[in-house]
Amino acid sequence: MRSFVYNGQPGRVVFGAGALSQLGKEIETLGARRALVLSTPEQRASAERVADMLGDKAAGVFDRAVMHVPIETAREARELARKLDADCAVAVGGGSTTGLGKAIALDSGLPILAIPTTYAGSEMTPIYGITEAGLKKTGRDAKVLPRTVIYDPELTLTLPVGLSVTSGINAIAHAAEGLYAVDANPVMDLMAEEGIRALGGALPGLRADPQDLEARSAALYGAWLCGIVLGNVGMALHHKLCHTLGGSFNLPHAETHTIVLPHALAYNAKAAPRAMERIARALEGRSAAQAVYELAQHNGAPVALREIGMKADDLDRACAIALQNQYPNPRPLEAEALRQLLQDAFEGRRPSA
Ligand SMILES: NC(=O)C1=CN([C@@H]2O[C@H](COP(=O)(O)OP(=O)(O)OC[C@H]3O[C@@H](n4cnc5c(N)ncnc54)[C@H](O)[C@@H]3O)[C@@H](O)[C@H]2O)C=CC1
Ligand SMILES: O=C(O)/C=C\C(=O)CC(=O)O
Repeated sequence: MRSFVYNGQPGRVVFGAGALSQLGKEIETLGARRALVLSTPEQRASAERVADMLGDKAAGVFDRAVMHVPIETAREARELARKLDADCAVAVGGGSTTGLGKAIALDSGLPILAIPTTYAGSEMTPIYGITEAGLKKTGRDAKVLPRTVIYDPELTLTLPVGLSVTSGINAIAHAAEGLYAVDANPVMDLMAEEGIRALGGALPGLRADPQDLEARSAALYGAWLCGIVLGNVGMALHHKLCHTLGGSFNLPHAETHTIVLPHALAYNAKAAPRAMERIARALEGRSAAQAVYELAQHNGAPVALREIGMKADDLDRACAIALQNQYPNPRPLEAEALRQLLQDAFEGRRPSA
């Protein structure tokens, strides 16, 4: 048996179709009096529904969450929470909304009750990200880990199919890199493989029928497990590349993960054979890289960075940024091979086995 350190994260999870009905009880369990409800502008109706359910425990709604948490938005939301004397933030939405809740918690220590509606996994992590002057800074702080998470697959029925597939592969990326993380451990390995299996099985089903509650439940279950992995062990080359492409070239988060993952896995394949075996087994494919590529391609997701706005002229600069402040990775970062990886991802080439 290998040696390892396992550091579990606290948190309460309520999972199941219709679980949102437990909100009142969960707010009481949290001991909150006045909750500020957060959402994106697009999910204002969901936030209002949640505020109605909270009744006199709703302090107000802030509906301006956007991707990557601009510091100005974080300041506005923090100020509103103070003004309304909120003692809790309820985040209903994807990673952007949970991220805004984390920015409030980082400043004030307010507990977060998260109600995730995508598969990004932020609700399971103590990782926060805030963007200031065009630079996204991330960090870890136990204060920002949501205290309670309500996973209700019914809330994901409206998630557009395209985003469902790419968000699901974003979750798979957390688990895949968790399997070869520098601080990997056997408990996370089990969750990672099971999370990948659940998502790999669910995505074709929910693409065929976005209202299929069984498939939606399986996808959210997989996302939960993959989020736990992200929150517990360190990420590697794939996440570094996606942070570079999202942060410096403004590429969309879930789509970027979807396109880059097969190429990052191909890059690391020889250096992490046992992780690759587990990913391939979970996806019932011959190789991890090809199985992820096919999962994306067969389910209508983009496979080329040029399809989502990347410019060929920026590939050299992306490569140079990705080589700075490297994350630990099973295979050392070699400039020429990394540049080739980016070219392959740019063109959407099928990775080698
Ligand atoms: N700190 C962490 O641990 C993590 C942070 N993130 C961050 O989260 C952000 C990306 O989050 P995502 O969830 O990918 O996207 P998102 O939260 O930006 O959502 C994308 C769009 O989909 C809409 N949407 C979400 N759920 C919906 C639903 N059920 N029905 C209809 N529309 C829905 C949103 O309102 C938004 O317009 C990035 O900024 C990323 O860095 C992502 C993963 C982990
Ligand atoms: O950038 C952040 O906000 C923190 C982590 C992630 O986005 C994880 C990811 O790259 O999916």
